[in-house]
Amino acid sequence: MNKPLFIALDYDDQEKMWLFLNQLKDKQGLHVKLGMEMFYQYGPEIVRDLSAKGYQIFLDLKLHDIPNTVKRTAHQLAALGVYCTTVHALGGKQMIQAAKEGLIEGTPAGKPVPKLLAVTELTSISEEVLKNEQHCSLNLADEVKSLAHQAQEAGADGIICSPLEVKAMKSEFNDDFMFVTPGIRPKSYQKDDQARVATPGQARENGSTAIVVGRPITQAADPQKAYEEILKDWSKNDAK
Ligand SMILES: O=c1ccn([C@@H]2O[C@H](COP(=O)(O)O)[C@@H](O)[C@H]2O)c(=O)[nH]1
Repeated sequence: MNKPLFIALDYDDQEKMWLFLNQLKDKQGLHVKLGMEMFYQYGPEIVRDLSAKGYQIFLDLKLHDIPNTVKRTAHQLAALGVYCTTVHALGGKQMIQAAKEGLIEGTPAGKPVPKLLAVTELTSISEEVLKNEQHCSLNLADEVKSLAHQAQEAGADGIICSPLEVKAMKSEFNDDFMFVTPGIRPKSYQKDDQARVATPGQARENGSTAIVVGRPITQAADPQKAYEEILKDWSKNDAK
């Protein structure tokens, strides 16, 4: 698989989501991210509908609870056949391990186990917020790295972080450990509520495994054009 670009389908209504998807070319195998907003409204059915149409799904529910609850929830999610899903790394190693066990136990025989990604520090968190509101004694880069190691030790397949942190820590992890990075903003696009951003090209150069892009595509006047431009910057130099 080429390095994926997940389009974040952050809509309040599935009609809008389908309208958006139907105007894109080359829909087969497209990578999409479904988050809490859609899942809490439409439930597992929306995942099955997208899956039946051939979309590769990143189900981003950011589980964060006691290990038993997370394990049982992950067990349920595994049956949906998504490509990957998320927990918060701050839930601790025992919780991440429990999520992994739930995914393995809940995956139907012969199907791939969904990849488990641990969210380190949300890309909306700045150095100031980390220090003054989360009262963290580490700087952002070190905190993300520490959470990444913790996640790997607990059995996660990868992490969510900003593209800005990837370069400095990538060499400390196995080649197949995934660095999935939201906080993607094309040059001259506004940051919105994101604090730690980079362009698709910078994410590629820094070593991101996959990128997640929402508003710069979904809110664009011409979503197909925006998608193609972002994809071009992200996949430059990829073997054809
Ligand atoms: O640290 C994180 C974790 C998840 N996200 C999600 O990615 C998309 C980004 O959307 P944009 O519109 O491109 O900002 C969104 O669904 C977030 O929930 C993140 O941004 N940061």
